[in-house]
Amino acid sequence: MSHVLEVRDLTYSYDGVVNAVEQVSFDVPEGRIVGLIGPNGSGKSTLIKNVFDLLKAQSGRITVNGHRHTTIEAKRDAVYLSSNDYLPEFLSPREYYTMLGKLYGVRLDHERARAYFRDFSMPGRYDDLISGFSHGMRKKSQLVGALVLRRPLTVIDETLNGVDLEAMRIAERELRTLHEDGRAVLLCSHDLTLLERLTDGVVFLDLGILVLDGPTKELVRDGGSLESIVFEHIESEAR
Ligand SMILES: Nc1ncnc2c1ncn2[C@@H]1O[C@H](COP(=O)(O)OP(=O)(O)OP(=O)(O)O)[C@@H](O)[C@H]1O
Repeated sequence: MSHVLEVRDLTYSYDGVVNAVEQVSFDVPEGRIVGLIGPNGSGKSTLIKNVFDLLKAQSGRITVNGHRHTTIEAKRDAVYLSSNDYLPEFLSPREYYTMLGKLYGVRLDHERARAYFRDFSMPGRYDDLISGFSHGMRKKSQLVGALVLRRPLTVIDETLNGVDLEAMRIAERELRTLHEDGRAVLLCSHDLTLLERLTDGVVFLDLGILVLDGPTKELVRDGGSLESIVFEHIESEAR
């Protein structure tokens, strides 16, 4: 099985003194959803920003579909849903997705995107300016962008926080279709029950260090739940 994302010995420090991410290695294989978990400040967003070349690691190696993460090929194969809800205010979703399609060099399927807007209870908003969208609507618009782009790698940094239950159910269903299509997803979330349902594997960071990397089913079978695994680690003396 090939790895869509490979992270090897990644170390990143904001100030050159304390490492926010230290010697982290893990893979996201094709057709797999991997959860990225860890307490606040454990380095999850820092790691993701390094994957997307938004921060320059001091050492380590990252590849996307075999391409160094700094190359145009790697950037074309991956889409990043950030934890904030920043979107171009004075574009409509149609215009925004057209722009994304041009950036990625793919023909954007607007019919599919419009169908997602209906599914996500936003019918009739496809040509409205994003400036008038609520927080949850922006989150859903970000997600629709990733679902229509269908890149080999989708990285989601807490993007699903703030969407309503119905949208969450649909998001879950659609993320499953991504991985059924053989695409890889790295899903960073504090919703551990969602990750238990949806992920094939889990990567657990604490204080910038990888403390656990394994198949979700086995971790849950042995540890009871992801929640108990996290608490056990945080309360352990080894920390
Ligand atoms: N721009 C920055 N400048 C300096 N330090 C930063 C910056 N961003 C994050 N850090 C520090 O890096 C460490 C890791 O932060 P990061 O945001 O990666 O954690 P996280 O696991 O994503 O947290 P959360 O769950 O709260 O989103 C923390 O100690 C944080 O204070």
